[in-house]
Amino acid sequence: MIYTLTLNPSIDYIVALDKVELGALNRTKKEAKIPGGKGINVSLLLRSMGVDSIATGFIGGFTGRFVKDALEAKGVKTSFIEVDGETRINVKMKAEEETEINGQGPAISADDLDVLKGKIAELRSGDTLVLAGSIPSRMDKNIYKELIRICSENGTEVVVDAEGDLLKTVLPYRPFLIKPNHHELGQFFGVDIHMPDEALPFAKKLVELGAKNVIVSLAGEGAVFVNETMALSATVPKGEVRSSIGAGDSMVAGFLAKYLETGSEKEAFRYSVAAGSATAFSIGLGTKEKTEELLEEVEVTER
Ligand SMILES: Nc1ncnc2c1ncn2[C@@H]1O[C@H](COP(=O)(O)OP(=O)(O)OP(=O)(O)O)[C@@H](O)[C@H]1O
Ligand SMILES: O=P(O)(O)OC[C@@]1(O)O[C@H](CO)[C@@H](O)[C@@H]1O
Repeated sequence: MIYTLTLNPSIDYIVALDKVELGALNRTKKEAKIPGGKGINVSLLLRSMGVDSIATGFIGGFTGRFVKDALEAKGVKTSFIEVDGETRINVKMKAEEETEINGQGPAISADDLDVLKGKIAELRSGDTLVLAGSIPSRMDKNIYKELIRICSENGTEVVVDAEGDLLKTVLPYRPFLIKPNHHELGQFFGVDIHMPDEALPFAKKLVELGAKNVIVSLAGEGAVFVNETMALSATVPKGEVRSSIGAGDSMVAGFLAKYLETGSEKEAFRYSVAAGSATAFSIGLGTKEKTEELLEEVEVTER
């Protein structure tokens, strides 16, 4: 079974406006409230691709109930830990530019964390845990490392989609997949990366440091994939980017869904890029249908 962990879920409150005027009353043209958080997005996308997963993490209050109910209504199984306080609301403003204001989320007690560690300790060989999203500011920064250590003991594969410092701590535990974007890869190595050719040597270094499979996304410039036996680059489909929120999560879900089906990293990488663009070209998350429409436009080359 695939488990997705979102330490700090959200309601994503998406508002569309022609223009945002700071210091004035702005009114929305369109709005939507959807369950959010990176692991949760991976679960939603996996479901749309016909793959079951269990979404876990911490939820609280009426906002937390909304997240749980909305996921279950879409057929995603959940196993959340209920905490005091309320799940955050993240505001996503789409005007001339995309602006995001992410909340802090509730405090998580040491007892809540122990419950989470207990759940992760029950996973087994054959299970996959997706660790995605930031660690809440008030939480121990070593939590991912601790969870991945537990997984390495029980034989669970781990996928990590997290920023620089977090990545550093998990690489020695040989994660199955990591997916930094080019900014995160650049920050990790202290360099500027703009194009796939510049990303390839650094993606290879991440494999040397322990990652089994690495995808680096470079937004509209393409993506690269590296593991111990192959290096690939991909073009991305052309289209109008309507909202890139969740595009990275879609790549993780797309890779896992296709890899489970075919066992081919190359096919999985291609599908992953199409899934990322399907979301980038949609308001909200993309769908399986949109992903498959775009698949033909993704050209994968061996490097
Ligand atoms: N301009 C674009 N044209 C086509 N596809 C795009 C574009 N921008 C993003 N995408 C798709 O989304 C994927 C992920 O984009 P990006 O590199 O911005 O990842 P990310 O920063 O992890 O995303 P996010 O944090 O917004 O979820 C790309 O690999 C591509 O498939
Ligand atoms: O604050 P974090 O955990 O870094 O990111 C959370 C978030 O911005 O990421 C998702 C898109 O990837 C959204 O659904 C959600 O609001």
